[in-house]
Amino acid sequence: MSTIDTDEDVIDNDEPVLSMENVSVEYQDESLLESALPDSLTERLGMGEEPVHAVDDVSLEVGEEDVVVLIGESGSGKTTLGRTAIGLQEPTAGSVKYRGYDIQDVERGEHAGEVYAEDVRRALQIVHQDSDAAMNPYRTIRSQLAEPLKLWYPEMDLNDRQERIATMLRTTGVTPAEDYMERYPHELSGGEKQRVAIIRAMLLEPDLILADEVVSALDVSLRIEIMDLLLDLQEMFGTSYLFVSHNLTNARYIADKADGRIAVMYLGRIVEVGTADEIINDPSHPYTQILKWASLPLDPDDARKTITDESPMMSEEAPDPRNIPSGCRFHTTCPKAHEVCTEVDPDLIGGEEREHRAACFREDPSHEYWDSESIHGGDREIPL
Ligand SMILES: Nc1ncnc2c1ncn2[C@@H]1O[C@H](COP(=O)(O)OP(=O)(O)OP(=O)(O)O)[C@@H](O)[C@H]1O
Repeated sequence: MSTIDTDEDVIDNDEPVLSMENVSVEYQDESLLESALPDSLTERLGMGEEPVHAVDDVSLEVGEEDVVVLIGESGSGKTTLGRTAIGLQEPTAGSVKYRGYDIQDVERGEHAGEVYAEDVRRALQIVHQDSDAAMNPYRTIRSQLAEPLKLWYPEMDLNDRQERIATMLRTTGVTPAEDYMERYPHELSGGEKQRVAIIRAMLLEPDLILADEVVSALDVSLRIEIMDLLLDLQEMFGTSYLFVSHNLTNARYIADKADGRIAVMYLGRIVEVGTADEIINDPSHPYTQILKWASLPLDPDDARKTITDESPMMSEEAPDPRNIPSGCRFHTTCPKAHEVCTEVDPDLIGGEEREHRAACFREDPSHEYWDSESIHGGDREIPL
């Protein structure tokens, strides 16, 4: 299909679509700050003013037509990192650049004449898990899809707009398009609504879409359909995706098909990054290994994990993002933690930006880790 003539390629350079450097995001509990409770009482209740360290010193690049999947358990910081990547959340430290321009600087108008906040906002779109929340129940699909086009391309006439919407609906399998355009959200199934949400973001031909748990609420068969749709659209429009998921099977599917990467998050930090094959078939970090252990068998005929397998985690307690453990933040749970892990915080080890890397001393055969005592009286195996 033809694409919108945006003549918006104001930024034509070789810089990555997104580059995040040493990004941290902390949330201060506003309710606590505004609370009328005296300090002595909040302290006694254990309600200190320690902020939530949602994202901590993360660096990551997303290139042209790239797919990066952020995976990790609930609260690991995936959504916060994603929102920070597209400028919806200001980082507490570090920088997020869109094609070499710091997004927050652009927001403040510091690159006026070269790039404007509107360019960046159009270029970096989001699709949420909850398509209902993103839709107005009282307006037809036609009207909801026309809205962003009117906003971003005011010069586009009514016919062009209608044609654009109908073509996009047809292309994405929402047919008969004319029929769907007159429907209201409640007349659509969950999968159809998610398609419409994706179309709405894609109509603006963004450079990158943050797809935040977009398939999590759908049945398994629909999940594949929607991920395939994203991949088809990527081919047509050259879009990059930052795909957030807590599900290793989905992460593997989309990263594998798109030749992308998976970044595993734990307590605000990327602890391992690599291709789908590296992360699923050869995970290096004990946390990734445990994630794999805890996932359903990827192949139903390959049920290697049995209910008799003992949990390899040394603690079942949920980690506290207000109180990050010293050293390696995973050491309290890690079955392979040594003394040094309680003291020193490991960086990603293993190579350059796009290579398989893990934040674990075990990646370095000459690290003092190997001479340091296990904190559990010996390393425990993780059954995979
Ligand atoms: N607006 C906020 N104010 C305070 N704390 C927040 C806020 N948003 C997120 N958090 C906290 O930051 C941490 C990271 O949350 P985030 O939603 O980014 O994680 P996630 O991995 O996306 O989890 P989930 O899959 O449950 O959405 C969590 O401890 C969460 O409670």
